[in-house]
Amino acid sequence: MTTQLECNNLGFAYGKKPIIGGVNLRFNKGEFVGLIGPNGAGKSTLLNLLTGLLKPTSGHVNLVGQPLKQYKQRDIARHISLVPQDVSIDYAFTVREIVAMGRNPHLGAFQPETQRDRDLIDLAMSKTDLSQMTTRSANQLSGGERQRVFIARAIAQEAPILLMDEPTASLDLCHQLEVLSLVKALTESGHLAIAAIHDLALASRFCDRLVLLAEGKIVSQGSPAEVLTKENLYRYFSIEAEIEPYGDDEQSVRITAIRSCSADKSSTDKNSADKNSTDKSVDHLSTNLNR
Ligand SMILES: Nc1ncnc2c1ncn2[C@@H]1O[C@H](COP(=O)(O)OP(=O)(O)OP(=O)(O)O)[C@@H](O)[C@H]1O
Repeated sequence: MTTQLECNNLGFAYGKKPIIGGVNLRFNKGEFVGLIGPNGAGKSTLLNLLTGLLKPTSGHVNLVGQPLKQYKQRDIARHISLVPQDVSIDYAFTVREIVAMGRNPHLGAFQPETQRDRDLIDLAMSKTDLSQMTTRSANQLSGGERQRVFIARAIAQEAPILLMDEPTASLDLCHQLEVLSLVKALTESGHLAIAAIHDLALASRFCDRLVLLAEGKIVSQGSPAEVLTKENLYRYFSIEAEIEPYGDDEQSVRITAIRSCSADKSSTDKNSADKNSTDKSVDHLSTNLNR
């Protein structure tokens, strides 16, 4: 297995607020890895650290064996393409113009597109079902259509590592399946894909490995069946769920959410907070009695 991206003892804080702590991960060629975890767990922050958009406050990231901080931004873009969570567009670029930006890391300043660039742009648009809207202004598209434009840009970029932050969040079911099948096919041809993903059913179906983050730490990782256990779903996602094996490989699971347990958990937390404060009062009392 060839490691393409790794992080060692990675930590990050916004000001004094720690967000990511002590994260050690290796990502290999040909893998499709899902980053899962509740809101605010640190998934986007981790993706931004892996692309060099954020600088770690401790530890480091290696890209194909070299520290990421030694790369120029343009060289990183030849290795890594990012589909961001926010796909809003301020300027009225056409769909084709945005997809063509994927070729920028490969072109010199003012160098015109070659026939190969044009073919790659056309192919990326056709794979993402955008061929009928190449001249449309991207800021007039729906959220899901815009998300596909950014996925097409990443494909045109031809980088061997694809990082995606919620790539299917605004897509209808048909396009969710199409986009994830496309990413899966890319990994089968040797790409590494890492996606932050909220939909656990899709993560289970498409990813080879899941990394579960909570409060900026890895709390579980392995095959979908190893990570998506009833206990983890209760503890980290506050849901009671039924889990059944899915598919032939016994690595995927089907999840049926039964109910939200956040109310139970907050009353458990409150009880333990009450118990703590009772314990503290008892400690306080016994300390006073022992004086
Ligand atoms: N610019 C910022 N300044 C301060 N805190 C931030 C900033 N951006 C994010 N955070 C905090 O960092 C934590 C992790 O955020 P992050 O966006 O990485 O989580 P996430 O797992 O991607 O969440 P979600 O699933 O909701 O997208 C959160 O507590 C968030 O409030």
